[in-house]
Amino acid sequence: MAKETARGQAARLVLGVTEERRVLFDQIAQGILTQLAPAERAQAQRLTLSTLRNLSRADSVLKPLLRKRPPPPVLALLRVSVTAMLAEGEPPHAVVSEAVGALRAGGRHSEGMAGMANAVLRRAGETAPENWAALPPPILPGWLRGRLMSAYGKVAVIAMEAAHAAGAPLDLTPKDRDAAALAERVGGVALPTGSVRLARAGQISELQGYADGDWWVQDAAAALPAKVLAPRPGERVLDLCSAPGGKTLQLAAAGAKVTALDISAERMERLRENLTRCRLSAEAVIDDALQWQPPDAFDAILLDAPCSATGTIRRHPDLPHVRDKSGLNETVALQAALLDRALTWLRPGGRLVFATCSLLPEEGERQVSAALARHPGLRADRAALALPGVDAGWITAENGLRTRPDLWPERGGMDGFFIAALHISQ
Ligand SMILES: C[S@@+](CC[C@H](N)C(=O)[O-])C[C@H]1O[C@@H](n2cnc3c(N)ncnc32)[C@H](O)[C@@H]1O
Repeated sequence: MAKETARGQAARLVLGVTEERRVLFDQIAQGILTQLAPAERAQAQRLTLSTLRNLSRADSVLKPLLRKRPPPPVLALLRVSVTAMLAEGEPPHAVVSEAVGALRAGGRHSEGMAGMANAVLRRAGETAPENWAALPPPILPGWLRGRLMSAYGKVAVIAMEAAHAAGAPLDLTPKDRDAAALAERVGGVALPTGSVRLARAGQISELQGYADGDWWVQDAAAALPAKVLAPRPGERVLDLCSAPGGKTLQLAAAGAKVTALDISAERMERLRENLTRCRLSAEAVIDDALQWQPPDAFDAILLDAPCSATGTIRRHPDLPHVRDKSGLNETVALQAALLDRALTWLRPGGRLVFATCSLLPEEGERQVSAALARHPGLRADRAALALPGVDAGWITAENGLRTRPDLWPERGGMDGFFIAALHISQ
């Protein structure tokens, strides 16, 4: 049997996404990369993400060179090989000979495929860097593109697609909120909203302060909901839909008495590990929020509701391939049910921050407008959104904070989120 390689496994992962519509995280969690050494595992993951972010570019290079579409596993290997050469700068000779060797080892008809791959990849490898760079980035699937066009317009959607293809830098949230000091320690840049950004990730656990729990990985936009909630020391705060716990860590670090609830035992295990590493504490509850009842009312609730996750495509380029609009109505209904239920757990005068990592208005702007219409005692607190580093243009007519991947283009973008601060009457 041929030795497993990073590129070979990347091709299997890409095939799983494009043909079987399997989420990348699930494929990796099921152990597909375990036969590789750690460095090769990292290379396979990087190459898989890069291939998915450049899929239509690789296809534009391959199409004129192919007489007919090869079988899916062969196409996946060609796409990965083209991306390795043209996007990742891997040496063409090594990429071509490995792909040819892998196909030759593949049994019946393999000789023909190997010959075809040899010819096609040699030619593909000669693509001039400026021609590769000039190819347009992949466009979003029609159901999502149409919705985003209606919400934000064509120019913004094209900018979002460029941001998706560019990927995401690594953002850290400092436990002591001293972004300037942490930026200096890890060689990053302090962002105006208080996160620290590193252009290249490398091995996260090797960064200074990881073992001591001085920071955690969290996109700059994902760090905003807890800042909008602005918990005070000693306040009773519920982090609803909390796992794996980035926002729980922020709330606990601010000195709040946090209850963190999530339905997923597996994800809550990661929340516990994060709390332990960062030497922070919170009461962890595994339960269905639609069944659970708290013993006492809360001063404040952060509801980071389950959603389409369309704001995170920069990090999860598999999403447009594995998800469609089926289930969206149910998710929107679940968000409304969670919001209505959570409001009954607030003390009079208490506050709730509603957040989703979605670009879709039905999971953000429209969800909150509908909640305000259902609950006469509820009002949106626009002032709570005016945080340091937040551009006034991100605050919407619906009194929400709307972030998008195409914001901060010169800094490397941010995830798409919608955040609203809601106050219940006394
Ligand atoms: C957007 S994620 C939360 C991310 C988390 N707040 C963080 O910052 O790390 C949404 C979470 O909602 C949880 N969830 C979905 N349905 C739920 C329910 N009925 N009750 C409680 N949690 C639920 C999922 O398990 C998932 O962890």
